[in-house]
Amino acid sequence: MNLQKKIESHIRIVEGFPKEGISFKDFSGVFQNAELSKEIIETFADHVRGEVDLVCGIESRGFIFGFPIALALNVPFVMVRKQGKLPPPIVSASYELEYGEATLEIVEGQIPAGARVLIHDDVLATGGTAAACSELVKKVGAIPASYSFLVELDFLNGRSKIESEAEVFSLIHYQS
Ligand SMILES: O=P(O)(O)OC[C@H]1O[C@H](OP(=O)(O)OP(=O)(O)O)[C@H](O)[C@@H]1O
Ligand SMILES: Nc1ncnc2[nH]cnc12
Repeated sequence: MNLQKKIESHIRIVEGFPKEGISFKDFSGVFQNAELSKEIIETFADHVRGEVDLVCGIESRGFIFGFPIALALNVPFVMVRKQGKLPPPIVSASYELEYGEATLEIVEGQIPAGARVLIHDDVLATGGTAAACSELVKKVGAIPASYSFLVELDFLNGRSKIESEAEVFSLIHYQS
């Protein structure tokens, strides 16, 4: 079985969660399989090896693979957190979700100017979260060099918000 098929076999689709009209892709089953999780981390890391200086992982599910990808690449990891979780001084950007609205923050000084950054998250949906993270990276003078996601919801066209500036790599795609 190829990697995509193995991942898909660990994803549970729950219609109507967390609210009507949302088709929720629950990939928590992936973490139950250590071998599969390691293969995913290596695949993400191999894809950008030598091309990024730092990994940003977006709270909270973007931390799960984001930090091990950074370790596999031997580069620093930066937590991109929801509003109010990080003490000042911080840098922030606001955005809209598939189901809500929020603000992302990083600790000032953790992303050096000029750094080539991998922005990693679990899901690319409308692209608002990834675009806000890209704003943060640019605000501090760094470069959004690449994006990676476990799951991309193609029908929400989030890719169009970010792909003009860097490559977008997603392991699994859904059409609905
Ligand atoms: O492309 P977008 O429409 O912006 O949506 C994608 C974001 O939505 C989810 O975050 P959520 O706020 O549910 O956070 P969680 O990771 O803490 O569950 C997901 O983890 C992505 O970060
Ligand atoms: N449809 C979805 N399934 C799982 N996680 C998500 N994050 C944003 N949209 C999602």
